[in-house]
Amino acid sequence: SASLDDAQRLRTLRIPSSAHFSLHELAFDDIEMTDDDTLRACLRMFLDLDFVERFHIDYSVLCRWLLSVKKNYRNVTYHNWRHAFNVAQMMFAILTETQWWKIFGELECLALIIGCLCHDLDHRGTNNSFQIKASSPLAQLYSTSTMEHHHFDQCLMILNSPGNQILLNLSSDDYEKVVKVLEDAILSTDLAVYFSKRKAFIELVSDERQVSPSWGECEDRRGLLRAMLMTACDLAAITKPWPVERRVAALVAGEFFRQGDLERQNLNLTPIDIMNRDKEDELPAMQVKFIDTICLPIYEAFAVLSPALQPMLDRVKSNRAHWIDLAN
Ligand SMILES: C=CCCOc1ncc(C(=C)O)cc1-c1nc2c(CC)[n+](C3CN(CC)C3)[nH]c2c(=O)[nH]1
Ligand SMILES: [Zn+2]
Repeated sequence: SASLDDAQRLRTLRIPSSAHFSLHELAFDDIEMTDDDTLRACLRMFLDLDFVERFHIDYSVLCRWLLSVKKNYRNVTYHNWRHAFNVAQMMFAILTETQWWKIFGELECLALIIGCLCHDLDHRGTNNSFQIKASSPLAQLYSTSTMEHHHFDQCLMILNSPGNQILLNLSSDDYEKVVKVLEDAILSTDLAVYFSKRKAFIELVSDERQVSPSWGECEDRRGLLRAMLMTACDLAAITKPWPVERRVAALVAGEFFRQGDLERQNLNLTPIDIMNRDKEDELPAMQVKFIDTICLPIYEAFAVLSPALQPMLDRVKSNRAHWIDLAN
């Protein structure tokens, strides 16, 4: 867990407004931000969502918890603290721009924001299939959603570490609820889970066309929407302006190609195309396929549910056009 004087220093910093950090922007870009800025922006999100008051979160414990979460991300090319921070900011922007925070209520919103910040904790820059192929200690612990179970485990470990217990003052009932939503949210970031739930979500969206207040009473619908929200935020770099998407794609490629190298060298296996450095020139075409098969369906559904999210779908389509240009 983070050191006391790091937390002491963070708690004395002034916290600018969400407008100052552009935290409500769907096109948000963290490139100009220092690590201190990202931590202050997280404090701003907790303050603006009224979590500190509502859940009696001790402010220095919140600072220590944020620093511990950030510390438990590794220095890998893509799945690092900045990715987690960007996913949490996207969740904040969507919940507020669509007003869906009213449907979920404070408890589920708290779980979603914590879930985003923690959803890739201790990622090693290799995916589930690598764990299985390498029969890593994690694969021996969890045979399905290997990494996501580990991320959830790490999340709970930090939440229960002395000085980091931001949920300490919740009733045991509320604590149980937050942990259940948290587990579901983090496990939902496994694309396999997304594929298993997507059909039901698209059917629900075509029937309902919008998130009506009645969803506040329907646990199943809220659970499905939370799961899809996690994926939409996890992949949200694809919805950003082209300069951002292009920069992120280079980071993802760097991490994928390193896994491909490990598979070749250590496991004597031929990596899948997106992780195969020898197929780097096919990257644009692979991105188009990724957008068509994985991204468009979910952002189309979200644009139907809320007009506020239409700009995300528009940018996925314009990024697709850029990748098509690069593919020819
Ligand atoms: C092509 C590789 C480098 C660039 O790749 C990217 N760059 C950026 C983003 C983004 C979200 O902005 C996303 C990607 C990106 N991500 C991909 C993922 C994980 C979500 N998968 C899985 C593996 N499974 C297929 C077996 C589906 N295929 C991807 C792909 O082709 N591209
Ligand atoms: Zn992620």
